[in-house]
Amino acid sequence: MKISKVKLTAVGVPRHTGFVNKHVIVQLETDEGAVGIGEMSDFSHLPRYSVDMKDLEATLDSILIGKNPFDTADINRELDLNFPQALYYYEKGSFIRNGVDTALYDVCSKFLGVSMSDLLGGRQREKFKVCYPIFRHRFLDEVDENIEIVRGRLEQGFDTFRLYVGKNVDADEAFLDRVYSEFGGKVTIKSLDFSHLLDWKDALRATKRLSKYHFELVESPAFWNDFEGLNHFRLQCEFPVSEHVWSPRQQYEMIKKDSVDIFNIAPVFIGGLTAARKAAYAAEVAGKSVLIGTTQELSIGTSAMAHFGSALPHLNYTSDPTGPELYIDDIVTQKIKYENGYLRLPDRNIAGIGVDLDWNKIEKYRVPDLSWGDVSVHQLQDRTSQTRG
Ligand SMILES: O=C(O)C(=O)C[C@@H](O)[C@H](O)C(=O)O
Ligand SMILES: [Mg+2]
Ligand SMILES: [Mg+2]
Repeated sequence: MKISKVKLTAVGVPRHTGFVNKHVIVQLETDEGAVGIGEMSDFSHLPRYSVDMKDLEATLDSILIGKNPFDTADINRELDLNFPQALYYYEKGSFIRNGVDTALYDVCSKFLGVSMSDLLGGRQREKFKVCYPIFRHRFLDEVDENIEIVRGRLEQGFDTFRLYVGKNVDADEAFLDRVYSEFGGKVTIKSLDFSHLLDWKDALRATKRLSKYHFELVESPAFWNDFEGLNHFRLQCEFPVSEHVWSPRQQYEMIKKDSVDIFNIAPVFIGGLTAARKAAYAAEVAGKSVLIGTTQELSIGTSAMAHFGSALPHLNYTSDPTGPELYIDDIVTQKIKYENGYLRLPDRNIAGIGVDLDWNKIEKYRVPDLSWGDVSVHQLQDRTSQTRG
């Protein structure tokens, strides 16, 4: 089988917060007629440059046309040369590699007539626990609306949440106080996520202040790539520490400096399922746990993570993929399913990734390019359309 054409389609899908995220749908056509789909998820992250879609499609055509999609190792090597690893969380080259790599696994598993998970180590589980994100408070009066989100999501079966913290610790504290006084043991706070906003000492002070409330772990409590800072925090904090993995070199440094207890692995940030599996193996060798992170993908990207997570032996903490619940709509005929706060894998009898494109929805949300419009840094950091200064 050989790849015959790469097709890219950009879509802009709003979240319930009003923030519009731009994603790129990948189609890999082959000479056998099978078509693989993937998702270059959420380009709407800093830094504010954008990728030219026509140029990207031509570049991927030149790399991929004529290649056998089963040659995932060789294709990933070529993609790395063209969209190199970077010591940066939101490196757009990683999103690009991820969309293509996912489509490789989809077209190969479709060609073989098996579920994608069969090419990713099989299934240890048909579902895994996820948590719903509560985005960062900047003002005390945002607590009410976030408590309302918890109330509504709890009714839908999501009983676990993660809280972005660090901009207004008074509001963080007020929110946690309200959660435990109103919902008691019915709600679990999985993590405080500092998103690399504070240095490790400030994050430690805030964590100690908030530790009178129960939570399970702390994420990103140091500046970008501050491997020593993460280790200092970790040795002085009673809670497990997680950090996103955005490159093999970064993960190597975190292993060498014993920076974390948990690697947060999302294919979008490490550049694909192939790279994510390597990161998961490295974590296993280092005796660390993993959880599956997210950039808040649509159903294609989320389904790929469900297949990826189904085989991991050390998936010891609640994971994060809830994108299809955050967007007002999706671009597939049947959204990936959640059940009582668990992300469910597609039926194993379905070949491939397990979701299909809905071209009516794609046309509805199609955008001509990945240009930015007039979003502010605050909106980009806290994923909201709020314009309060
Ligand atoms: O755990 C995180 O950090 C995130 O989820 C980052 C978010 O910004 C995510 O990428 C999003 O778009 O909500
Ligand atoms: Mg995080
Ligand atoms: Mg994102």
